Amino acid sequence: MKDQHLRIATRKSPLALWQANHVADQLRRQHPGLKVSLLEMTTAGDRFLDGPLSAAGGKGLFIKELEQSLIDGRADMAVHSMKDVTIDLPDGLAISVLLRREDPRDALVAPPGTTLAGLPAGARVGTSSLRRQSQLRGLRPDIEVTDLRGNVGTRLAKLDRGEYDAIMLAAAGVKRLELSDRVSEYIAADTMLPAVGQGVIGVETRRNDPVVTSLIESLNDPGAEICLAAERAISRRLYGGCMLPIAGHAVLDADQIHVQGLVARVDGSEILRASHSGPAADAEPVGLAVADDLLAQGADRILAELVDDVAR
Ligand SMILES: NCc1[nH]cc(CCC(=O)O)c1CC(=O)O
Repeated sequence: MKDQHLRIATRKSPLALWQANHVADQLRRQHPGLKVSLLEMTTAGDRFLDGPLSAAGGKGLFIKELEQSLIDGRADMAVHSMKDVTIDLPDGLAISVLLRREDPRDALVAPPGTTLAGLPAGARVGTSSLRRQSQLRGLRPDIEVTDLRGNVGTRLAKLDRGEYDAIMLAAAGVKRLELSDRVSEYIAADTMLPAVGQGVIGVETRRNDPVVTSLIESLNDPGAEICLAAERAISRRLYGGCMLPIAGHAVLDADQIHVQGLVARVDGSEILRASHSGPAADAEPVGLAVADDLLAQGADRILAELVDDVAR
């Protein structure tokens, strides 16, 4: 381990830095003497922080530059929120490690005592995620759901300035940044189905780099790996990332996996749901069954309309 140096590519947002440092700390603990440093980068997603993210176009907005640094050899691994990771990766790269999942739920961030059910009609709720927007509108057609971009700190500042009555954030990010005291309600996953990969940190590496792979493989969580195989199978079949109103969530119960999926119209007027269970060893086929069920209900029509809207 002597004189070995691992470089971790990361975005500069406080949440991204927390995640990269979390991986770095675990690596240093497991490999005393190993030198680990961060390569902090700006991605296209960080540069388009105004305006709706869906208009910035393209998938992988938050990861492409990090991946390029792996391809160029400027970094040895890139740490991502799996929610932001595309299904197809550049040739030669792989997600080689998934960390144990943090809370996968969405959280309502608002003054204490505020609940989704208790918000008054007309309340303004901010979120830029089409997945959250569509489900919110389905649950509460009488509230006003509006766009909200920026990193977690920026979004909280907009709430505090009174631009919104409540905002929605991933519980995982809020907890990692020790902001749980801002959460007024954790929304059950059955009520607001989380994004594929939400709450899971993934480490991307070069496939032909056995030294790096062997240094990090002990961080892998087999449970997260099984759940993400099922969830990402849904995205793969529906061609959707976290930019589309698609949700997918898997939970393990002993040797069984339960997988739920959802595709919705952004206005909440139509919400398709599917759920299937099976042996954990069949995680991927169970996820595909969920996607096929959604397609049979018309998911492709909803998603095609949306892609037309964005292109227009
Ligand atoms: N799209 C941004 C993003 N990507 C991952 C997380 C949260 C952390 C996670 O899901 O692991 C967030 C912020 C949010 O949705 O509030």
